[in-house]
Amino acid sequence: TRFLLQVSALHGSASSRSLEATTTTTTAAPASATAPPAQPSLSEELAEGGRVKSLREMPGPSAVGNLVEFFYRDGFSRIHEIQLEHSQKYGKIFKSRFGPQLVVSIADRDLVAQVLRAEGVTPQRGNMDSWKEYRDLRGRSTGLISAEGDDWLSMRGVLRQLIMRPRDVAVFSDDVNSVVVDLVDKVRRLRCQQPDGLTVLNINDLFFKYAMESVASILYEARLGCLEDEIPKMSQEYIKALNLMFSSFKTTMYAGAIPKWLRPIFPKPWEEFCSSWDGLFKFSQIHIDRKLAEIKRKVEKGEEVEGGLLTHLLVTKEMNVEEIYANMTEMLLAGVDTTSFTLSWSTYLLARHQTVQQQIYEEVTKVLGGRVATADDVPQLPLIRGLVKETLRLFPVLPGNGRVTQDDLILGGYFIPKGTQLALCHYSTSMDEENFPCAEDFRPDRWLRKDTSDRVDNFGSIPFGHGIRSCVGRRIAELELHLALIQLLQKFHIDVSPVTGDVRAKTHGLLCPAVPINLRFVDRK
Ligand code: HEM
Repeated sequence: TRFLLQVSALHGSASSRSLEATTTTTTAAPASATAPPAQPSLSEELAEGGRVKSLREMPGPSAVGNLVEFFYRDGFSRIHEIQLEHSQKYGKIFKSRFGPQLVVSIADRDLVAQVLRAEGVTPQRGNMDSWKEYRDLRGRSTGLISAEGDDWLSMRGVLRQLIMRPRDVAVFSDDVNSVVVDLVDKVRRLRCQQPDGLTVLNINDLFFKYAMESVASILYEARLGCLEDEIPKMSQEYIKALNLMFSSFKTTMYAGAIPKWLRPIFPKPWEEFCSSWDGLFKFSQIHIDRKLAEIKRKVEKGEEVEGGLLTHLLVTKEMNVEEIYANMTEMLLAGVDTTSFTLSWSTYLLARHQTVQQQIYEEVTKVLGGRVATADDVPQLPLIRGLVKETLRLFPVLPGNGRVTQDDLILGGYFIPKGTQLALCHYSTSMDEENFPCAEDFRPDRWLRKDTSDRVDNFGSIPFGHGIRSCVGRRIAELELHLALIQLLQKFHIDVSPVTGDVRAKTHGLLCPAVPINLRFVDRK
């Protein structure tokens, strides 16, 4: 989700919560966690004689300190660490200034819960002006990520019905599994190229191709050829546009370094931003138009039209074609790096923790033998689910998220006026010992439920967000992750290559490996 470089703020109501409660709050909490206590209301807080403090009284780093941290000491690649440092220094709620923008950071599970539980009907993450500007310039629609208000609500309503429950996406098991077969083949071909015949260099490069291929097989109902030795030209061009987007984001959007009035003097970042969006939209449009033409041909011949997500959207016309272009473009953008980084971290963690790998392998073998799994098998594999949850706790691809408050509220004793940008510090809460004892340790079994009474809402680790504006692709991502990890474990014993040391995380929009991860894939007997 290179898109999330921009993400930073939010807000929300009870009606919206109930709308998606069944699909978005199903993250199992670790057995050791406790439910966040109900938050006091404004009147309760005042009745208790507690004085509500103003934003002016809130601690936080100085504007100059932030400038030095981010621009001089390259804080952009250490956002997760700065989050931790600042929360340790200033407390669980603190303010920061980035130029004219004031941001209130929340690094406390219960306060995060308070914010997300109070969301209205159309929560807002942050300022998406540049995304909207591009779309207005080219006469394009917004998609779920860039849309706000009623436009967002109606598109979300459509997609929510189609892909937000595990059973909705279970039908894609065969499509995803056929991509996993190609992934396994590719591992075998790549390792042959190394002197030891076992090592795959820079594993994320491979998982990027897997993630793109598998999400596209769902979104476009088409194969792109990313796992072939010769990637088709059109897919290569898409990857180029994605990379351009990634590199130009840092200057244009995230850093906010190029305000609009400076564009005539420094035109390149904005031009690159537009040209990468042109590339991304073009790619989606080609695939969607192709499908549309196929449907029309079938209808003309009087044949039955069958298909998946895209066919459904095109046939039912619940969204117009421009909205379909925009949503497919934004979902593909959101669905590639997120999934590939998570797979890189999962396999790296398995390679570093052989006992855990053995434990999960035994579970897979016991339940499946050598059989290929489908989505229906996943509930019987709690350690595979725990592996993904624990990976995303230790390495939340989105270490922080944002909301713009849509009402005045009291948070942690401070008065937060409507329209304030909040930063939800998910990395800090994931690493908080109070939420996760021995937080540094990799323990997928902490997610096993001992019995149903252990099942509590937990806001300490919410890698897909929570509530009505949470990740719409969560179930698709989980399907791709679970099915790939199961087959990789069935086929290979995964080990760290001697040329890979301790890999740390850095932020480059998302939380990603700071150096290439090289792993050895040894055939299981
Ligand atoms: C490991 C994989 C993924 C992670 C960790 C992840 C995480 C997130 C997070 C944290 C958000 C923001 C939620 C919020 O503001 O509360 C988000 C939004 C979103 N994600 Fe994902 N995501 C992943 C994969 C995907 C995939 C595969 C797709 C598409 C198929 C996708 C599509 C989206 C979209 C469209 C949004 C915006 C939703 C809206 O504003 O209504 N994501 N994701």
